[in-house]
Amino acid sequence: MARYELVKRSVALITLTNPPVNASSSAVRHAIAKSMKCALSDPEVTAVVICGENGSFCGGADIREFAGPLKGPPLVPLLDAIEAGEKPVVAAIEGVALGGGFELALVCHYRIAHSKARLGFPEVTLGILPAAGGTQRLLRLIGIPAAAISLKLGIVDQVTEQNACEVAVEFALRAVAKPLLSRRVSMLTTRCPPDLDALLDAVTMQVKKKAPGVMAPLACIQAVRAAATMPYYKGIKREGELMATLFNSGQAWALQYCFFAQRTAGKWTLIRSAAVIGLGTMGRGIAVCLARVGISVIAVESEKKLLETGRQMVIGMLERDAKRRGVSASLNLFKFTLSLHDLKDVDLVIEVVFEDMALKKRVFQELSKVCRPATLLCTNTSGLDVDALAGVTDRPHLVVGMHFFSPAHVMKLLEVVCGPRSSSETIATAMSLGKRMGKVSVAVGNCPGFVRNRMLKPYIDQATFLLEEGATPEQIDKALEDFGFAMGVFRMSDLAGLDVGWRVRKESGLNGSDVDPESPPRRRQGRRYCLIPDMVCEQGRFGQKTGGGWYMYDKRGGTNAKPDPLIQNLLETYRSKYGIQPRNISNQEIVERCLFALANEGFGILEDGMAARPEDIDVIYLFGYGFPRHRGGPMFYASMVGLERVLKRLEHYHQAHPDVPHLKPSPLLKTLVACGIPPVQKWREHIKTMHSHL
Ligand SMILES: CCCCCCCC/C=C\C=C\CC(=O)SCCNC(=O)CCNC(=O)[C@H](O)C(C)(C)COP(=O)(O)OP(=O)(O)OC[C@H]1O[C@@H](n2cnc3c(N)ncnc32)[C@H](O)[C@@H]1OP(=O)(O)O
Repeated sequence: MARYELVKRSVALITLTNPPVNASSSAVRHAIAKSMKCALSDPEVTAVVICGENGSFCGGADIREFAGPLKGPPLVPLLDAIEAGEKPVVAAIEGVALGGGFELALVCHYRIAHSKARLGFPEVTLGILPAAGGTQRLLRLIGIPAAAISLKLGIVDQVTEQNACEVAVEFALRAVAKPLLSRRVSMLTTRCPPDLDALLDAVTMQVKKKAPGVMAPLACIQAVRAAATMPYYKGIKREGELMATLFNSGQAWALQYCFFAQRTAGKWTLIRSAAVIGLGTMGRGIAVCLARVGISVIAVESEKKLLETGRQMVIGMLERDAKRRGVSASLNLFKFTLSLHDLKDVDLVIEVVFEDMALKKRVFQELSKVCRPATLLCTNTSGLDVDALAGVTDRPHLVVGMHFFSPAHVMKLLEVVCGPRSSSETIATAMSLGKRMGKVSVAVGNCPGFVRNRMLKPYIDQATFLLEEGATPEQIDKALEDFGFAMGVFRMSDLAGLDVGWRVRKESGLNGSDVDPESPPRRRQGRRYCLIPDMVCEQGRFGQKTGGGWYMYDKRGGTNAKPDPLIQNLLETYRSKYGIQPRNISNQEIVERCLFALANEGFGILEDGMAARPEDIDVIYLFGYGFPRHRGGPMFYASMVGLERVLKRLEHYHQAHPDVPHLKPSPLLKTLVACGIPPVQKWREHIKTMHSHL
């Protein structure tokens, strides 16, 4: 876990060895303590260098150990002892020095960093804070406020392009004769601005606005205040108290769960050339994603004018993207064409034509004829049957869905839709291409709406039913935003555009000329149906893009949502037409009905085998719908609320609304409650027996 050796006769070199990122597990801490004892007691040793194996100094505490009882030497006394030692200790930082790894570097008397090293405290993203003196030492080293690069701030003593460990050993030999007192960061006084209180109050306000309800950033501000106003020994005690509160909080569990869920979902592991058919908004975004990672792209359109518009838009996007990233635009990777025959040699095709099954089938039939037999054929459909498309090709095993979300070059989520005939290699290739493009790729089954959109339906339905019953869009949005969503359901729908759902509802016979004239009011296809979204669309209100939707906006494309008296009137007229007596609806009911209906559909999806594990669903919602990360995703949230309570509340709401099948508790939810409510990571064991499509 740490190698100890003597180099240059008098320098003790301690190398942390805990792949993949040399996290400070209990065994690593134990090995550091033992090695330091050796180095400090050996008269031959005049200085110590600490480095990490395989180009990584230390990725911080070993997060995998947080779930169990804390073992091994505690970090604070270990780090204090290194700083207090009488021999100079130099940190040789390559790769990352994060969290506890950065804290280890801060107790060293000198820090040598490679120019590409990354130093920082990402603990806040795990729901905790640096609690081994990190907040107290960093502030003493750089003062408040501080915002500049490490060398200017004085965090590191030398930046090098060479091997940081070799440079550090030479540095250590020169440091032997120098006094150590001023090198002990905990002994320094924090430099503070005169208006410290006002500054911290302003930062607190900003944090509360940006991350409402999230505890860790606020605790960090309190730790900063302690570093500024207290001596080190008191400051570190305060840091520890703050950590104790955070460490055992549901938010920390949720955020740590998200860290691993994100990596678990991405565990899928060659595409040099690709084609994108259709250069609308989605097609252009997908083409940019491919080119960004060095894949040559043939972009196809059906008409000269559309091709030229697409070409100009793609070039503009590429140039802006390259400028932002400080690289040159990869225009040479593109070829624009009107002919599918140009695709004969590509490795993979992504079809992004209009959402029309007949049109897509024609494209897939044509691709089958022109592309070489090994070319993967992918569709970006957001809901059509991937297997029906596979069925018209000569290679159904090479057909897979790659469902990007708009705007495709920005949104992180990619649903890889596995048809029943998609081969494992095809799925793995699509997953790995997603990862290469920087997407969080999740394999999902081939069912209407796949996972994200299938779950969104009951969530949105509940919101519109609540409108019928007496709530307003702003009240529902406020309740969901207080829960942690950046945008409530109606603001989000206005942003996405209301016309898409309207078209889907028409195509499914839920409104328009296909509706059975015998349907009772507010019922379609045997279940409750809210007509309000269709009425909003009938007025040409499609959301932000038309300057009005559930809210009004100052202009087309405006983002400043204001409550609209027109919507208020529409709701009142609707309720009186259908004899609905509006009632006061609590925020609790809003959150429960929307969120429990969402999670309930998630249980259904697991049961149907359309998602392999609850983590996948949570990751889809974290990256595809802005689910508040500190809540862990809809499935984890349900587990935190308690499955028994979720079940009871769903039963209660279903009893009150028997014509809403989405509120009927899913059999899997009942099974999990009946078998003792296992933790979310174990649900999969109870799903195994069911039929998986993945
Ligand atoms: C009652 C009061 C109790 C108080 C108790 C206090 C006890 C705790 C004491 C001290 C606490 C200190 C705080 C910390 O140090 S918390 C950890 C802070 N560090 C981080 O947050 C870093 C997290 N990791 C990353 O950001 C990235 O992984 C990075 C290191 C930048 C590498 O990124 P990348 O190259 O993209 O690779 P991956 O993210 O895919 O990671 C590769 C694999 O490494 C695993 N990993 C990464 N970091 C850790 C870690 N800190 N611990 C354990 N494992 C880690 C990651 O899971 C990947 O594994 P795999 O591929 O097998 O899934």
